[in-house]
Amino acid sequence: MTTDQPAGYRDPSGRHGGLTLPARPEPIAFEASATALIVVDMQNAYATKGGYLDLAGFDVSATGPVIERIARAVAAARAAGLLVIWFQNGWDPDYVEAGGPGSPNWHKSNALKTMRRRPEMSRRLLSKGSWDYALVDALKPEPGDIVLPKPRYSGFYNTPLDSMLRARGIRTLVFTGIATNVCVESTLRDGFFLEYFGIVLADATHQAGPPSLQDGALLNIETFFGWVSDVAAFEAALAPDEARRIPA
Ligand SMILES: NC(=O)N/C=C\C(=O)O
Repeated sequence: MTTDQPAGYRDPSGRHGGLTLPARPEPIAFEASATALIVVDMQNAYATKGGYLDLAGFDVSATGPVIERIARAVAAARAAGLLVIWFQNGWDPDYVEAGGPGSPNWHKSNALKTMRRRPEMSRRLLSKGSWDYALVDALKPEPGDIVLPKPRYSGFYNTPLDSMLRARGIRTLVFTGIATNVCVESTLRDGFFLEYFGIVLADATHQAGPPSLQDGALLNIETFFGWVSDVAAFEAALAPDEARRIPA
């Protein structure tokens, strides 16, 4: 369900835009030209059997439908002229960018821990240029999209994301990708502190860990940091006027 508003419309809560996306905890207005679709870390590491998460013991068996729904969200975004930004998480093959024992990342990253446990995996997990680091075959950036490497969970940390968004007048970030409870939530939270409106398309995301982490992350986001919607609602909100018109 979609509602058109006059151009430049600001709803009473100050949210921006002439399009309305049904969402929890309430519908959110957005402007296509001021919105970016963010695809978080859809790399073999996170979405393919044999990748880092799988090797570290996380269940990636349900990522196939998530990939398909991300492809739909990307197609809808491109058709409506939204900026599409792809993140790739990882480091140089010597893991200098990962930080050494002086970094909490060295202690908490399950990829680094897996490689310390299994030295034969070294230089293979999340290292730039590796199969693990590559985006899954089914999702391909196109000219006009932005592809950004990131060295930590948040896409705002040590990347040019904020300046790229500000330069383009982007105010609303629509999130898809893996993992909901780690890099998606971290990036959405940092965006919140920088005054971006964050929306998660829940069925185009997947958690790292048990399903309770997906539920917890989404509930946390809708309660404190942003809005939660889905791909069908996003497609409908962006559909051209004729497609939205109900036949008489
Ligand atoms: N992309 C992510 O959410 N990553 C989660 C865990 C990790 O990178 O170790």
